Amino acid sequence: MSTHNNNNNTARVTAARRVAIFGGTHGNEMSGVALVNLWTKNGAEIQRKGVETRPFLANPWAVEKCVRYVDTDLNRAFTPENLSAPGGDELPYEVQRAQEINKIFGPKGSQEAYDVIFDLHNTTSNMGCTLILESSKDSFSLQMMNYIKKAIAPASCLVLLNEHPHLKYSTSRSVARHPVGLEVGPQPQGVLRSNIFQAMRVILKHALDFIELFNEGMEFPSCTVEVFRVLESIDYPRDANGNIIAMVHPNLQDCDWEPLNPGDPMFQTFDGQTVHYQGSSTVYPTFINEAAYYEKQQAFLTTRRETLAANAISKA
Ligand SMILES: CC(=O)N[C@@H](CC(=O)O)C(=O)O
Ligand SMILES: [Zn+2]
Repeated sequence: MSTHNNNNNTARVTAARRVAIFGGTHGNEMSGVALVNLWTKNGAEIQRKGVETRPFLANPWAVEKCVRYVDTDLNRAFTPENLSAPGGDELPYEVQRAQEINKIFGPKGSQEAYDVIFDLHNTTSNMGCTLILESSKDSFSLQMMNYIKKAIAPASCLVLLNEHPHLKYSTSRSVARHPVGLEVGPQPQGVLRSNIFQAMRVILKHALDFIELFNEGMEFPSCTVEVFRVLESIDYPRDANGNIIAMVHPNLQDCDWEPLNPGDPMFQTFDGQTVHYQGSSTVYPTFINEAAYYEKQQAFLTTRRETLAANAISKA
């Protein structure tokens, strides 16, 4: 007879004693900037027993100018090449900043790195609350996300998994042992909306509660988590000069996470023609019409719905 002893599958995970909350990785995404400024003045709300939680403004010059970045996108800058590049003051501002962040919270990939970095972002897309996971093997983050989803129900919080071989990028949070992105929208760049600010604040509360419980020895049994796995980046239709010739179709606009089927309307050209989705199966689009992605040649991302199994975890 095969016995199913869950204890054999329990992952032993070290306590999360050092936690950082990054706002302003992008200087025009205002909820994270406002929350980090608030918590820097008074950290009572983010303190938990047995945890040191550090609020941190990741890109202060971009925040000051209220732009996404000054020289280059900080949330793409944490590559091994950048982190070891000589050049000091000559380097692009965000590369210098990535090196500083890596010194304070890393080094990336080492045992001395921070346990968790929450990286707070806003999107102009109608994505609601979205947690961004960087590895399907990260049981600790998966368990945290499962806890958050249950804690905020019936409100919803979806999980975007990006471990795509080409579309994954080197984020600020990737310095930590457990990187957790939090993307909340819709909110225009440079604007604060109270509902979006509040939604982000509530997610952080539950995330920190989870860490406290875990550190105190609570065991979390194996579970499953629904995630949306990044599949493909879809660009706007363009002319020979690279100029956009169509917009997101009204049927798709604001319909993040809703199924997009082969043949469904996707873009509308300026002269009123419809461009249809040509994929071979149903996908779940997200980051639809995100303002910051025009420069990245991305109108939206497609994802596939998956159910991931998370190991039981307990404190090592
Ligand atoms: C709109 C935006 O900035 N989104 C983030 C997503 C992430 O943090 O992974 C980015 O592109 O860096
Ligand atoms: Zn961002």
